[in-house]
Amino acid sequence: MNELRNLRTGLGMDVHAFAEGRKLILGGVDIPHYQGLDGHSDADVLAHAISDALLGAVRGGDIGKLFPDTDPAYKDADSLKLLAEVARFVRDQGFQIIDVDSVIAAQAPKLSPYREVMRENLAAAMALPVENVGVKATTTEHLGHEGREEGITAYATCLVCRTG
Ligand SMILES: Nc1ccn([C@@H]2O[C@H](COP(=O)(O)O)[C@@H](O)[C@H]2O)c(=O)n1
Ligand SMILES: C[C@@]1(CO)OP(=O)(O)OP(=O)(O)OC[C@H]1O
Repeated sequence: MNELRNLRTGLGMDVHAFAEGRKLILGGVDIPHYQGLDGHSDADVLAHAISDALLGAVRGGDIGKLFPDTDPAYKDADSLKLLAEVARFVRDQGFQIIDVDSVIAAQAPKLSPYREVMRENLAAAMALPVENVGVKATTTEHLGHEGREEGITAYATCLVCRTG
């Protein structure tokens, strides 16, 4: 029972709007598309959702607390590097990251060709085996802001265990 008490789950979600002239970076992959996501950073909505899941699990606030979007240091920031910092923070708080799963809601482009490289990038950023990182994609059947191709939403969950 005591060991189970050391387990914590985390939930994260993030939304970024599409904008012309921006890159579409998801899970650290630069995906060819006619529009990209707007943001202060590189707007990697998947890396942000996973970062928030991890921070939630250790009650560490959220990504905006660690990396304020008013700080010029994070202008066009590589969100995989921010995720690596979050993973280090989680470990410094005395937790082991066990597993991460995620889903990207995007009407377009087709993301499944990029799934494995996204998993590899994210796993490397968190120093996790790739089998402990899940990435899925879904359309929203043309409903909502994702369905109108106005933006992309990402959701993530994680499981961590207190080690210290
Ligand atoms: N942007 C996306 C959305 C979906 N996929 C893949 O297509 C499958 C079917 O999507 P539905 O929304 O119709 O359920 C989904 O399971 C993904 O494998 C994708 O690659 N990119
Ligand atoms: C990572 C940050 C850094 O400015 O990136 P943004 O592109 O502003 O993305 P958002 O998910 O709106 O907020 C998180 C910010 O901390």
